[in-house]
Amino acid sequence: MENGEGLQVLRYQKGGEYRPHFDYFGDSVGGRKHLEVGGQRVGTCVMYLSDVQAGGGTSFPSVGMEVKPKKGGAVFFADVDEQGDVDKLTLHAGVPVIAGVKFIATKWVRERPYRRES
Ligand SMILES: O=C(O)CCC(=O)C(=O)O
Ligand SMILES: [Fe+2]
Repeated sequence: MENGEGLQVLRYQKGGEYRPHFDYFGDSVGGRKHLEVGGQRVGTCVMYLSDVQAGGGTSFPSVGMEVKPKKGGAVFFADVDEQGDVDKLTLHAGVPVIAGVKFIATKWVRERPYRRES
């Protein structure tokens, strides 16, 4: 995947969750540092590596949507709009796992390559 960050793998057990957040970088000191290197995060792909017995969806509260985790499934969304501006509708969360274990792998796509060629 072009300009992809390294894959981030997460494992949630019962009660595990990811509070509502944006994946794009904000205008903080830390955010600006990230932006300098590879530009904005323009896309997010969450791949579900396990089925979850209950709970554990990925919710998008601003648009009233929730994706149910299904092994082998994935959800992709653009973190910016057509103008390249951050899209606040991408607020999302990993809702608490009620039963079972949730495994995901997340890939973020950046505007530019951000690793130096060595
Ligand atoms: O756990 C989820 O469903 C969402 C994960 C997520 O938002 C992320 O990895 O950035
Ligand atoms: Fe996220």
